[in-house]
Amino acid sequence: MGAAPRGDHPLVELAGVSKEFRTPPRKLFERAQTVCALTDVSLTIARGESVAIVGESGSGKTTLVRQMLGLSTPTAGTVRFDGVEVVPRSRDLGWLRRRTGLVFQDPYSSFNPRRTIGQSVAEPLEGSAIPGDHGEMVRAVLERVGLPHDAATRYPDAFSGGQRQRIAVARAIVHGPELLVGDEPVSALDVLVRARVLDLLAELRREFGLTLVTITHDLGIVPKLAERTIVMQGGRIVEDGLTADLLTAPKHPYTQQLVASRLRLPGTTWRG
Ligand SMILES: Nc1ncnc2c1ncn2[C@@H]1O[C@H](COP(=O)(O)OP(=O)(O)OP(=O)(O)O)[C@@H](O)[C@H]1O
Repeated sequence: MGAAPRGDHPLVELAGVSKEFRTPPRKLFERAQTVCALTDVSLTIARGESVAIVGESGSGKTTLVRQMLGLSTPTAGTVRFDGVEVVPRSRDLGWLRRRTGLVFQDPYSSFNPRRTIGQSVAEPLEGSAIPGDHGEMVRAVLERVGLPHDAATRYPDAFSGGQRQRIAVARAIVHGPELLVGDEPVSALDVLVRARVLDLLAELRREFGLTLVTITHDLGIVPKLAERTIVMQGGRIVEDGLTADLLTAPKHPYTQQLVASRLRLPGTTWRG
């Protein structure tokens, strides 16, 4: 399928990755500013793992996953997917698109209101020129994520927020990726719907051997979501470990603070 070997490599590998953004001056005598969104980040993610990425707003979570998906060029360091270097500007990344999928936060802005659900979900199949009966593949994946049988012919406004996130998941997996990345995929949903979408992700992971990387600001869902958690602060990874250990005995002061602030909220437990 892709240009990459499949073998003993970690599925995702970042080595010394930094990412700076230069923002132009907004006023006449103001200087251009440099924002260090990521500083010297190294990590590996094994095939089949589920990893949560947590940290305050602006800590670099989205920038980190954008590097993994080849959507942004690092200022320094290297990104590899299954052993093959990801070079966003210099190489065709079609192979990486076929092997990855992404679910965004907002179930309302994710879909073109003028395209049927079937058309939207088929986009990755068309984009990656995947052979086969796309209509049949779309119907099968919509059924798998629990949508009614006629969903493909309807438009996004016929569906609730939870149903739209199921559709977003369907679109992210229809082409059979190995890595599924979620950028706050359940944070716009109410608690019960959130739990069902998390269950769906766990089922899909088991069924298809997916590797999951999920950004969340909600520590309460992390135990249900991922056995490993990465904590980011100011563009750096400050803690990376088993979720159970990290939540019960956080080592870094920032993680301790996150865990303590979660525990202070009434009615919350780590069982989520
Ligand atoms: N395209 C860009 N141009 C300039 N600065 C950027 C750009 N993208 C991100 N940044 C800056 O990089 C830093 C990290 O941003 P990033 O979106 O990765 O954080 P985040 O942890 O995902 O935040 P949030 O939880 O709010 O989504 C922030 O200071 C942000 O303002």
